[in-house]
This record gives sequence, C-alpha cells and structure tokens, in this order.
Amino acid sequence: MESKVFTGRERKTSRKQILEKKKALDEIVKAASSPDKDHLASFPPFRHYQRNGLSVYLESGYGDKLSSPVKQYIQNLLKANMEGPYGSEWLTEEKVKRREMVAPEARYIFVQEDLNANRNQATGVETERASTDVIHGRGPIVGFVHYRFTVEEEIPVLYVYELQLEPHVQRKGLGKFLMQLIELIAHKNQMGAVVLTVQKENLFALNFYTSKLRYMISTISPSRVDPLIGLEKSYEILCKAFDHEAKATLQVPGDNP
Ligand SMILES: CC(=O)SCCNC(=O)CCNC(=O)[C@H](O)C(C)(C)COP(=O)(O)OP(=O)(O)OC[C@H]1O[C@@H](n2cnc3c(N)ncnc32)[C@H](O)[C@@H]1OP(=O)(O)O
Repeated sequence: MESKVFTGRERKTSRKQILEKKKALDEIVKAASSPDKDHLASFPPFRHYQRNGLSVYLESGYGDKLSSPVKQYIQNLLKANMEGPYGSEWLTEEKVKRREMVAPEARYIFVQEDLNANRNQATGVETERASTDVIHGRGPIVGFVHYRFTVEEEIPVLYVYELQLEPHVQRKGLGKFLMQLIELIAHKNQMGAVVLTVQKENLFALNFYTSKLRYMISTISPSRVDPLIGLEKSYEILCKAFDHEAKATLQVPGDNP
C-alpha cells in the first residue's frame, strides 16, 4: 500500500484543523454548561409531571450551589438505590460519587413532590428529607438527574451521571419522562449524543435504557473496546446518538435500530 508522506505545510494544516476542532468543541461545551443557563426554561411543559397517580415539579440545580440537606439527601438516595448493584465496589464508588456530586460542571434536575396532590402517600426510602424550603418552597425532593456536558471521542455529549428516583415514584413513567427531557436538552445544546454508564447488575436500569428507551452499548464501552476487558468490568456505557457523525463514532455499526 502506498503511504502518504506529509509535507511540512500539510502537517501544519492538519494540526491547525485539529486545534480548531478542539476549540469549536470546547466552545459548544462551554456554552451548554454556562451557569447562566437554566435548561428547564426552554421546556415549560416539562416543569410538571402529573400521571399514574403522581404529581411532581422539576427544578434545575448546580453542583457548586447545593445546600447541605440536599447533598445529604443525594448521598442517602444513592446509597439506598446503588449499594446493591455496586456490591463490593460500593465503598470506593460512594467516595467518587461524593466528589462528583459537587463539581461546578455538575447540573441537576430535581424532582419535587407536589404536596397538595400527593398528600398521605407513603414514602419508600428512609432518607433524611431535604426540607421543603430548600428549593423554592415546594414539597420534598423524591429524585434527581445529575448530568454534564462533555466530549467523548471528539463528539460533544450530554453525560447522564445519575438518574435516581425513590422507590415510591419508580415505575410510573417518570424516568422515561426525565430521559425525554434530557434528550431535548442535549439536542438544544448541540450535543451529538446522550451517554451514560449502567452497572451490569442493575438489570432493570439496563432494560429500561436499552429496551424501553432504545439506548445502545457504545463503542467506548469496555465490552466493545475489548471483550476480555469487558468481562472484567462491572458496567456498560450506553448511548443514543442524534447525528450522523455521533452515530458513526459512538454506536457500533449494525447495532442501530
Ligand atoms: C445512568 C444511571 O443513572 S444508571 C442508574 C439508574 N438508576 C437506578 O437504578 C436507581 C433506581 N431506579 C430508578 O431510579 C428508576 O427505576 C429508573 C430511573 C431506572 C427508571 O425510571 P422509572 O420511572 O422507574 O421507569 P418508567 O416508569 O419510566 O418505566 C419505563 C418503562 O418500564 C416499564 N415498567 C413500568 N413499570 C414496570 C414494572 N412494574 N415492572 C417492569 N417494568 C415496568 C414500563 O413498561 C415503562 O415503559 P412504558 O412507558 O413503555 O410502559
């Protein structure tokens, strides 16, 4: 095969192109992550979810502006929901999640119960509830999404770090509703895909993302990078790509529905 020899000028051009692409990607991520941006503001119909006996409000949050009760709430819910799927890895993971929780780039959507509509409903998790006045005076938080804008394989992506709901609000369509909103936020902010990590032990979540929401195991998931490494790892990286470049980069050809 003939190999191409680059001239000095061609090498310079290609380096310039790489730097320009990196700069453009950084700008897209920076614009999406701007602290002045309330992502929920673009989607008023998603402020309130009222279905299947559930009535909740959504509010935006920021990793570096969480109050102490909200931080404690997040840690308690993570432990209640995730200690099982993580098994022996939990102690290490809990520390990682505690750090991730407060990063300035961490964005949140909090789900707050509508107290009037949900009065007398039993709660599922024994958590120290974040007080009602923590976020604009509505009812207690019953779940949250933690997401960020970042770059994977030169594709700007919205990475869902956590989607966590208390047991009593699970399986009522809320998870699907939140992920629909996340996809809209990703799209509106010029992301090429939504990416997330799921523990293999977490069968309901795996099924929820792959069967219900049509997420695919990504090319960046250990099992796709190298099947042997994949066997050693306890998680898969899933994605849903929106445009051609993101599909070609992050999704395995032939896996596409
Ligand atoms: C990136 C990550 O965060 S991975 C970790 C994910 N989080 C967790 O595992 C924490 C614990 N679990 C949860 O918080 C939630 O259950 C989630 C986020 C996994 C899913 O959210 P939910 O609100 O429970 O799911 P939702 O009600 O939207 O259900 C979606 C589908 O599951 C199915 N489903 C609903 N109820 C049931 C049930 N009782 N049994 C089996 N499947 C059900 C439905 O078919 C539904 O699809 P449909 O709308 O087409 O009918």
